[in-house]
Amino acid sequence: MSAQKNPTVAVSAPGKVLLAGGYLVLDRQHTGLVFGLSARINVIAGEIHTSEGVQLNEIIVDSPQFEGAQWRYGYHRAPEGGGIQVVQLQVGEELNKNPFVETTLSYVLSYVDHLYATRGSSSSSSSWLKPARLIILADNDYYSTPGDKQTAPNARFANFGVPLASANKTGLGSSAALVTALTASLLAHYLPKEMYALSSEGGPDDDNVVNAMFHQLMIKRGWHNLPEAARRQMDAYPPQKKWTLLHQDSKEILHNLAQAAHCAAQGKVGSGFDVAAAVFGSCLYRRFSPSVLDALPEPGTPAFASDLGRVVDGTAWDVEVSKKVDMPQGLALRMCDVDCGSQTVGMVKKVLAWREQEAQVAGDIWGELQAYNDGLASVLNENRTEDLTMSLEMIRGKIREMSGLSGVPIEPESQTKLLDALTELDGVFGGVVPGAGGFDALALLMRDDEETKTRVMGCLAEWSKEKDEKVKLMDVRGEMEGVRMEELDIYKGWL
Ligand SMILES: Nc1ncnc2c1ncn2[C@@H]1O[C@H](COP(=O)(O)OP(=O)(O)O)[C@@H](O)[C@H]1O
Ligand SMILES: C[C@@](O)(CCOP(=O)(O)OP(=O)(O)O)CC(=O)O
Repeated sequence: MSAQKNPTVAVSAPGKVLLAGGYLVLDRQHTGLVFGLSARINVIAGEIHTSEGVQLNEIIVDSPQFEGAQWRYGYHRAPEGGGIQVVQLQVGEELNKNPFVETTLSYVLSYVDHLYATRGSSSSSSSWLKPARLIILADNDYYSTPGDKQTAPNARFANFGVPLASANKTGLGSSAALVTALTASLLAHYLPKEMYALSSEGGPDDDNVVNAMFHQLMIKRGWHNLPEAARRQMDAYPPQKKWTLLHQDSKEILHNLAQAAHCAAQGKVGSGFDVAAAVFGSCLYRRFSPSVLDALPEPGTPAFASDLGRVVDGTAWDVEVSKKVDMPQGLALRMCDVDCGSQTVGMVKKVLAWREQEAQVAGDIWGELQAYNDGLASVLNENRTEDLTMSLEMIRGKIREMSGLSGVPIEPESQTKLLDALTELDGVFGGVVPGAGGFDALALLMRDDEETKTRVMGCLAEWSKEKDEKVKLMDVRGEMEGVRMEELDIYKGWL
């Protein structure tokens, strides 16, 4: 296995919008209605080819749409099972850090090292880690950098012409999509199909290999303890069905590993709905208990690799992802970017502090809002467009009550007026302030046709002129699919 060439793979993961369940989703008692978005972050992972005799022990990460966006890392195996530590190498005069990239590399490489050590052959376990080059390409809607700086702004991937730190984020969840796509691309690059089933199709040609992999999965899930008849039935599944179950397990591993890396890079444990959307796409999401990640030591410290392996492969993950989420035919979820300069710092902290103080009142609102959010999920699932406007209005009413009582501008007055004006338009069913709310974004549910789009754009243009703030309809729309492998030819000119 050691002489094997690691394949060049490309993976993309979608951005997110939390249509309903902001704040509630932080609590396992409640759920969030999350949509994946058509804006994706792509990562292409390939080997580095050096001239004969030249040895380069580096992982190079490029984000070529931005200026100076290259990060180079050396790596080594830390003593006492501390996993693979990566150390950034200085390229120019300054050390330009990217904590999401660096943390993800150390987490994923340590996880892969643990897998080879426990399941690989003795030759593969020490020699699997080879130099690699990773290229990040983000769909344009993640950033609202002025068009005059961009070269080829109409290309699928624009060249933004500025450093990443000066690009204005539009709040679509770039770090979660990046961590997920990076994690998946590294797993697919370094692990053979016999150890990791990221692709939903195919699987190894040899049925015996699939059977052996499935046997491992049965042990992991405790299915081997099922009554004899049930076990036999599973053993007799056709290879394609076994592969589908292996693929689902691989997605769960990806989710767990990406959540762990994203939390570590962020330095906090949020609800994780953004990583869940990046992996699974649109879903009803119930968060994992934060205690799942409690026992993890720092990368590089003793036993990090085996502890990470135990956490990622373990059964303590109580996250629930239900795919019973749909969009009625002919409708689209669209996003508006509001460029207003108002910042709402610390909104989550303030809302939670108020909730603690006013437990009774807040508890009632949380309960009512959950019921309205569930109502919205049913309206969408059951194609009841006639109830959609009312369902969105009820949610907004409760959110305004929350805003008023907590003193936090979750749906500020300016957004109320804009949402009301948009809801009046023919073809617009309504909208919400997504996620934590505030001044900077709106999500709309509208008919997916040119006439409606023109009316919405007209209304936003008028609003922008009147209020002297820029509001625009983004190209991005809600999409069901989560992480997926991509063909390399869509990245022509960038590789
Ligand atoms: N195209 C990209 N290339 C490299 N890193 C990126 C890219 N987009 C986002 N990131 C990483 O994600 C960080 C932004 O994450 P964060 O502030 O959590 O915003 P978001 O809400 O979009 O996730 C950046 O500082 C960078 O580390
Ligand atoms: C308050 C929240 O429930 C939702 C926040 O959603 P946003 O989409 O507003 O936030 P970012 O993660 O900053 O992009 C916090 C959480 O669930 O972690």
